[in-house]
Amino acid sequence: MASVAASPAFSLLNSTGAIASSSATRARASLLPIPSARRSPLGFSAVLDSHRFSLHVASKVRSVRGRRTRGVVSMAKKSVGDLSSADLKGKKVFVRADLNVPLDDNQTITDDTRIRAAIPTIKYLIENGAKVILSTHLGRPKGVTPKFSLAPLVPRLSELLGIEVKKADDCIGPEVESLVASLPEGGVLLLENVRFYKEEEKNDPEFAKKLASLADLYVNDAFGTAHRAHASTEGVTKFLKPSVAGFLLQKELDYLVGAVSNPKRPFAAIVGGSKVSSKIGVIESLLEKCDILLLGGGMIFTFYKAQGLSVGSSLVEEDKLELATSLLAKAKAKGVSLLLPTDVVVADKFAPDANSKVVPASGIEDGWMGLDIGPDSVKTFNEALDTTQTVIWNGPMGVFEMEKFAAGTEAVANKLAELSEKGVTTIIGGGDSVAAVEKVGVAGVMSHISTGGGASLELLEGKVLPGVIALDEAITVTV
Ligand SMILES: Nc1ncnc2c1ncn2[C@@H]1O[C@H](COP(=O)(O)OP(=O)(O)O)[C@@H](O)[C@H]1O
Ligand SMILES: O=C(OP(=O)(O)O)[C@H](O)COP(=O)(O)O
Repeated sequence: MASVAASPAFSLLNSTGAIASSSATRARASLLPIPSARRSPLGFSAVLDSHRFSLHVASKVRSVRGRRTRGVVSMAKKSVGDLSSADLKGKKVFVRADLNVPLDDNQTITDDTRIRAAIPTIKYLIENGAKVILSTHLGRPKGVTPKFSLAPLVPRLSELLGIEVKKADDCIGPEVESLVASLPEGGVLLLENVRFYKEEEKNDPEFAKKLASLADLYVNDAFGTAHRAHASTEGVTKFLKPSVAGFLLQKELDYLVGAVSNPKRPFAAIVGGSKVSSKIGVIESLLEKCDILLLGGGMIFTFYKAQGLSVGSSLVEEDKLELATSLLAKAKAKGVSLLLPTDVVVADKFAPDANSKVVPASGIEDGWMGLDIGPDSVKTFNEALDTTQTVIWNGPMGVFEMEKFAAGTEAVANKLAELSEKGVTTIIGGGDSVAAVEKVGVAGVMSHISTGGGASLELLEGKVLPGVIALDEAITVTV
């Protein structure tokens, strides 16, 4: 089997479309790999997903090969790992990261995960002699707001990179231009909060052009903001070539698109959270891919009610009862084993000091509300999870913020940690599930923990992320 790269920058996929897994190749590996092979009208098997377009792939491949091609074809996004020292040395590189970290009242960073996650891309660039112009947003400021200044990030960035990071007081304009002009090879300049300009969120082309004018090429590593079509995530790509993905963005896509679309089976999805309405897209999308679907959280009461059970004063979305019934039917039709909790922890009020007890799913009395899954459900879920090779989890099993109702969520976190240590691929899909695994202290053992809540949800729903789609493509043909 020969591999033909259609552009100098190429991605490595095996014949099933899965990413090659050695560490050396992973650094250069495909961003948008993986899903099931489909037969294209042009007579070859194209690896496609929602980020790709079959005919577009086909025509490019045909023009490259100059003849009809058989085999696996994939189009992926170009990666920063595809850029060599020759491409980077002395070049000004605009890096959009998501350094939107939580700060306390003293402007101290309370969780530096997103800063640490951005380091590999920045290090790669500085080690290859690039001049890094680093950009991010922080919070949702309306205009220039001192409490959203990026100044508190500078010491931590400098410490993690082992160099003194400079900071500009603006993100465009003459002062920034002169700081960029004096930036040495291997230096890093942090621009001020890009959302201090309303033009950022409006994706204003003139603003994007000004940002782009600072640099020679663009790297997007801001996974957490990749679902936003903003000037620094999308608009800027129209003015800077190449525009490539950073290592974090690549890893997020490897897991949330790659491993989910072409999982080691059996593949289980665990979906929880408050409302079924906010998870419809995820459930529908995962039903197409998974073998086992475990449901928990506040959404289960809509399913219970749809099946004729009493739910007391539990959270129910009356207008989603039919939807719940249709999702159950869809799972059955697809042969997906959908498990609803068989028992729940109920409380007499929504409060940490509520009276609580465990009841069967069919035993919720008036005046009581379900706030967690019960011990029998945990046992059944654990038995189902023991059969799996890949697990993705999005959304807590109960109101885990209150100790009395945290057991179900913590049990799932512990089970996934145990499975991960046995070699099962475990993916934590952003949002509150990340907070839960961190609370339990098992974050370090999971295969992947997403750094983006909204972005991971959109990816799991099968949506295209504007910050990803805008990046340059690399094509690989395996014949
Ligand atoms: N049974 C329940 N009743 C009410 N709220 C619940 C219940 N189970 C979980 N929740 C709440 O759901 C919230 C998380 O929901 P959601 O935002 O949809 O999930 P995620 O942030 O993981 O995407 C948590 O704050 C949790 O307290
Ligand atoms: O924190 C973020 O998203 P998340 O809360 O969905 O993980 C990102 O930095 C995006 O921020 P935004 O939702 O203000 O665009």
